[in-house]
Amino acid sequence: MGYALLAGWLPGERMVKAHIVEPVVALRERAEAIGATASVDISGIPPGFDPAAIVFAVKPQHLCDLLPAYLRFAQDGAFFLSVAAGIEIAAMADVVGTDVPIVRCMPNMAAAVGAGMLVCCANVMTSKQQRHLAERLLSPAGKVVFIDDEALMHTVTAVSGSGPAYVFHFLECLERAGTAGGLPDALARDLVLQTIYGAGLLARKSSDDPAVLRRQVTSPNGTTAAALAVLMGEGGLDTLLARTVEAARVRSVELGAH
Ligand SMILES: NC(=O)C1=CN([C@@H]2O[C@H](COP(=O)(O)OP(=O)(O)OC[C@H]3O[C@@H](n4cnc5c(N)ncnc54)[C@H](O)[C@@H]3O)[C@@H](O)[C@H]2O)C=CC1
Ligand SMILES: O=C(O)[C@@H]1CCC=N1
Repeated sequence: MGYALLAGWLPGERMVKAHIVEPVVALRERAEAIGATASVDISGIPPGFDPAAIVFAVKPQHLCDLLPAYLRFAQDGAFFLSVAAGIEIAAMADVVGTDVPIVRCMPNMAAAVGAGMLVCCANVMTSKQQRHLAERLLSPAGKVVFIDDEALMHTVTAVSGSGPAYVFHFLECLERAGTAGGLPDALARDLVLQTIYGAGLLARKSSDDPAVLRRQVTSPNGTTAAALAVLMGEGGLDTLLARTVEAARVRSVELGAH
């Protein structure tokens, strides 16, 4: 996720000066190849480097152990921006103090192609300028929104954070169903990718509710009606997705509790 964000900052006119701390050599080289400087740990940050933001894109389990080492940058005016699932602003503030400006963001994997959904919460210490900078840093990765109620971040994570994986799985299943129906593999892949891309784009651009669009596809007594009788039947996708999102939400709460 860190690389997806970085890739949006470095090329072209938006270019910012970024230093990456990353223990894995191949990943440092990947960051350097697009114009960042990189080091294996915090001691490699160039002297005099004066960041406006410190972005944390480590596993949630590692985040709080890592924060204190970066506190000196916050004392010099930087704000912290975390994309770690589940970890609340209060948990970060417990480690570094309540006077540190912190933005918590939940991006998703589509950030890698600039089409992510990035939902942010900021604490009261975050200035208007820092919120704007967070928005500027995140917007190359997709659509950025700020919400006030941090408690919603668990459900946000379960819907848009993990959501791309649900869509990828839907894609896998539809492709498998297509090949089971006799389509060659490559054709099944093409059909499914273009259908999901096209339907997503149409739903995004249309002012109609998705239910209206669904009804427009569904001819009376036609093929879609036969299909939806299964998909929307008892124990169908609605029930399954409610359980799916709830499982992710509960796990997000658990991640935050450690
Ligand atoms: N993958 C996804 O779709 C999403 C991930 N996230 C969040 O993004 C964060 C990162 O997730 P991924 O990118 O999937 O994991 P990842 O494992 O690919 O990335 C974590 C990176 O942190 C590096 N790292 C480990 N210790 C470090 C240290 N002490 N200092 C600096 N870097 C260190 C690792 O080498 C690794 O490259 C997680 O907190 C996750 O909850 C949030 C939304 C979506
Ligand atoms: O699976 C995870 O925990 C992270 C957060 C949302 C997407 N990936």
